[in-house]
Amino acid sequence: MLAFNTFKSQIKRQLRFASSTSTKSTLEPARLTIRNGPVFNGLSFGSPNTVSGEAVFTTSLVGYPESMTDPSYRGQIICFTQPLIGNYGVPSGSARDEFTLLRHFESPNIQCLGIVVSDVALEYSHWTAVESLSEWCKREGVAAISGVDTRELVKYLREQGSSLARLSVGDNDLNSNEFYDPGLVNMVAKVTTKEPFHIPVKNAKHHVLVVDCGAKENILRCLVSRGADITVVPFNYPIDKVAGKFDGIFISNGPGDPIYCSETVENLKKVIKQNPDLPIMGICMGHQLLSLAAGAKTLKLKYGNRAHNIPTLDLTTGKCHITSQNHGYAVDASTLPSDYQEYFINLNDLSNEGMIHKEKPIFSVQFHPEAKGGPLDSSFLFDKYFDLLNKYKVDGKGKDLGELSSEKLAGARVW
Ligand SMILES: NC(=O)CC[C@H](N)C(=O)O
Repeated sequence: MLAFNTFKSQIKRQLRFASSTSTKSTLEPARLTIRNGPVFNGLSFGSPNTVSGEAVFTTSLVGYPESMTDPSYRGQIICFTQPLIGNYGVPSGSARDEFTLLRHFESPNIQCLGIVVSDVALEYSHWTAVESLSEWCKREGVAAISGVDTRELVKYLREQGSSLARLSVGDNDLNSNEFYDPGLVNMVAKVTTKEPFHIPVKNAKHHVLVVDCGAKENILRCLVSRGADITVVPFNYPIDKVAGKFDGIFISNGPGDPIYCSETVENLKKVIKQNPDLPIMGICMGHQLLSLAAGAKTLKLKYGNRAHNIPTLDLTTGKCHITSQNHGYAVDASTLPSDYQEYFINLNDLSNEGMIHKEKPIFSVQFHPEAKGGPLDSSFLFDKYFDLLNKYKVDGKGKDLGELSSEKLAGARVW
């Protein structure tokens, strides 16, 4: 009898859940228009404004709060292929950890322009949740459409390549032919920190200079939680003037086409020339910028790699790692100069996933070892970086950091 009652209440709960997750008919009609392509009709569950940007898709099953607050998605409309999105709600965007970093988000606000889902859960259940996905999107002015055949949309994007799109609500936008192309502007300039800041760590063994192209909070956490003080500077900060006073340089992820960050690339060239033993690591945009500084070229992928389960092969060990990814550009491995070697390759499309200097302590990866969300398989790369920091002897250590002295800087990022 007890078992039967439990079964009955489970069924009731599931039925309640199913009816709460299906899209309610009170929602306003919305439309996703692909430039020179199909139009998808659905219902709006976000803000009623019209947005335009690059339509991309991610096949990750979880992690929509992390993806949507990842600055690398700036200028993009994300289509989630996971059919039900929103069922675990949205956690607090202001909760901070012991390092003053955001506990749940990768930046304080939604960075993508809009989202596209098949079925939205208007009700949610999770112990960290403070609001629904719909409430969050409305509060942040982010457009959101549900009821879209996301398989059809992804089939189109895979065949035609990432496309410009417009997401509109009601019929305020029926005749517009305008599309915003984030590939034509310096997106990094929009998300980089405006001022340098310093995150201190108790008994820090190292002091790392982070070049912020739109760094995810968890990348910073991966550095400070391993015992490095970090000083974070804007993407175009003249790092060559101060690099010799730090134990290492780190180049973050970031949105858009790397070719717009020529200032960072030129600064990196000088840093590598002047400090040949300085450990340098880069992630995603950081990998692309370091590769450009090395003399390689980047290219735009047909539709990019956005997922949490992409197999990459470590060419130095022959081991495969499952990785978290979010990028539309890639390094053309055939253009890497002879003092570097390809480090990882993507086992789905064979694109480049990293490079490593043959002698100097420099390496970078296209995927995300900080993995938020995603699997932690490749977090050993941060440990590898710290091994390099341990071996490096800094001549300039303890020297005056000038305007980057910790007492002159904010102790946390001011967004
Ligand atoms: N996550 C990232 O750093 C992305 C890098 C770059 N904006 C790209 O799309 O390739």
